[in-house]
Amino acid sequence: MIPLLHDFTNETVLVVGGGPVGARKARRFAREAQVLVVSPSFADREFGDAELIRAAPAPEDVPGWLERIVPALVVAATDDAAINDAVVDAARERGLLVNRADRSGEREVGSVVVPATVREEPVTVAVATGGTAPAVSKYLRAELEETLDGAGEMARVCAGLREELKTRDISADRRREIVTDVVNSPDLWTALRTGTSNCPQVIEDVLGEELSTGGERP
Ligand SMILES: C[C@@]1(CC(=O)O)c2cc3[nH]c(cc4nc(cc5[nH]c(cc(n2)[C@H]1CCC(=O)O)[C@@](C)(CC(=O)O)[C@@H]5CCC(=O)O)C(CC(=O)O)=C4CCC(=O)O)c(CCC(=O)O)c3CC(=O)O
Ligand SMILES: NC(=O)C1=CN([C@@H]2O[C@H](COP(=O)(O)OP(=O)(O)OC[C@H]3O[C@@H](n4cnc5c(N)ncnc54)[C@H](O)[C@@H]3O)[C@@H](O)[C@H]2O)C=CC1
Repeated sequence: MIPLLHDFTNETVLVVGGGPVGARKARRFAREAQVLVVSPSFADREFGDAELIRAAPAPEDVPGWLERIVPALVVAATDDAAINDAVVDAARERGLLVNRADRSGEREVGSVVVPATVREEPVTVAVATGGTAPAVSKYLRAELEETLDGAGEMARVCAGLREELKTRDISADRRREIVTDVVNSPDLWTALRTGTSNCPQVIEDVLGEELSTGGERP
């Protein structure tokens, strides 16, 4: 399986099944997509901004739901394997992405797995075990939360620095060297993590140094 990041802005995600798993998937996708959850009952959980539709489609009704809603992705999260089968088949037929929550191990060809995710905007790390051991994904996600501390700020530093350097008379090679040095500086990571420095300040410092040394490397 190949990990990809998919932008769901202005897209619809249909979640079939309103249990704790359906709620988790709804929350996840509602960060970005318009989410509809179809289920005869809903768990007492947070569903994000998702729209909840009370209905219990039979397997033969599922194609009609996909026809009307035209989602980019469908999540099969019911506790009824026959419904989940119907969701997978109908989505396949229409060429839609489909995530099946009640299967692990051997995956169907073309399936989509939802990874465990750590976010330090704009940095995202996703962990998956090829659909085999979600508890391991969850464990690693918790471990990675610490590692990623400061990564969002570092990404803003590097992006800002790159933009600034592009406006100056500096070669692309030198630009790359400067950004690489910045991202490899343990002191800078510590400063960003502890809040003793911040993005604008670092950019100012690096540019000041660059101008005063005229680009000479120490
Ligand atoms: C294949 C996959 C399909 C999919 O849903 O995309 C799938 C399937 C199944 N999960 C099951 C169980 C659990 N799932 C979790 C948690 C998460 N599950 C997620 C993803 C995935 N789960 C996909 C594979 C991802 C990968 O490749 O690693 C995470 C990462 C993302 C998310 O869902 O948001 C999220 C962690 C979020 C976080 O970081 O916190 C926990 C832990 C807990 O709940 O505490 C348990 C209990 C422990 C255990 O059993 O492992 C069962 C058995 C059900 C049963 O036996 O009844 C099945 C079905 C089966 O195995 O048949
Ligand atoms: N992917 C994951 O992380 C996990 C997956 N699972 C699997 O996912 C399934 C769902 O998990 P839970 O949410 O805990 O189950 P649950 O049994 O609490 O919820 C299932 C939901 O599906 C709804 N439903 C039943 N028939 C329906 C129909 N015809 N149309 C629409 N909705 C219907 C029910 O009303 C209920 O809201 C489980 O059967 C289990 O196999 C379980 C734990 C974690």
